[in-house]
Amino acid sequence: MAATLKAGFFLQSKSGCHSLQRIKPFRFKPPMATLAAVPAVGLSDTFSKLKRQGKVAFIPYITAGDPDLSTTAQALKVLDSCGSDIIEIGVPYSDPLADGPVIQAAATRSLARGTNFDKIIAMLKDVIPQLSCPIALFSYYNPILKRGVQTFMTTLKDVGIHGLVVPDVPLEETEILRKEAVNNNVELVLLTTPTTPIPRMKAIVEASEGFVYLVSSVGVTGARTSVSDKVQSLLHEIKEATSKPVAVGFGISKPEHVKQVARWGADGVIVGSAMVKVLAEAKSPEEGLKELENFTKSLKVALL
Ligand SMILES: O=P(O)(O)OC[C@@H](O)[C@@H](O)c1c[nH]c2ccccc12
Repeated sequence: MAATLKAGFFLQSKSGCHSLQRIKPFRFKPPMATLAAVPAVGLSDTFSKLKRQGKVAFIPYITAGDPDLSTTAQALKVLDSCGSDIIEIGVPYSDPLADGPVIQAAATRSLARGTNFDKIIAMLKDVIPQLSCPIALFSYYNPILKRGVQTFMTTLKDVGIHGLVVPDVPLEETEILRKEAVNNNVELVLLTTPTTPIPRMKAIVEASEGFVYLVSSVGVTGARTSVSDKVQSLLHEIKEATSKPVAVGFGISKPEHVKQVARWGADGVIVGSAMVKVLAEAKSPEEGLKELENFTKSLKVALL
């Protein structure tokens, strides 16, 4: 079952967006590639841009293929048009050790429907040109190894994915991934947790690209009632060690949480399970997309 995310793993995502005033009512019209897209910039550039504007990045996570890949494609467009700064999209995996029940169940449903890496990539190839915010792919290491790190990274580059988060590779074993990521202009985001010793945290932030992912609490992904106070001091420690942007994730599921984490000085907030749940519990994909839109707007407003 879900094991605890240990110190030393890493993760990622990125952005570029619009203000709420510019959010238009969502219509279920599949846009053509021509309709969108100021091409997205990378993760770190997105954070730099937001910093200049005094803004905190909003980074939603969804699992690819739940309820199906065409809804995922629509969801990416909804999230983008509602002002997401970076979108983290998860490759479903059969043994998601760092995930709690909501994301585990989403991955299981997605795999049962036949989602695989090639289909996700084909979907992203079509959708990414229509988005204005950057995409960070989330994948456990096994699917990457299966394809070969080099091939995997080249594929990411070819479809325009800007970042990568791999939660189950300890820092010491990231060398090949990092090398191939750099070769392909993909920013590899590393994670630090509340149990990461300070010297190790320093090594992680040094190696992390795009931003540093601060895991807010020990355990697995999933909504929690509150965000641990400890995040404030962890943010402080990380900020003493680096000038790289820091985004906080794990357990953030409400506008109050988002506001709190921003007040503590985070450069970004990541919301996963709560997003996945909205899509999973809706009566139909259309309703799920509508609710996703409303939920995203409510979180985004909390950051203004
Ligand atoms: O689901 P939460 O608690 O909101 O946490 C973010 C998260 O979903 C996303 O970043 C993520 C999904 N699976 C993970 C596994 C490890 C680290 C991070 C993740």
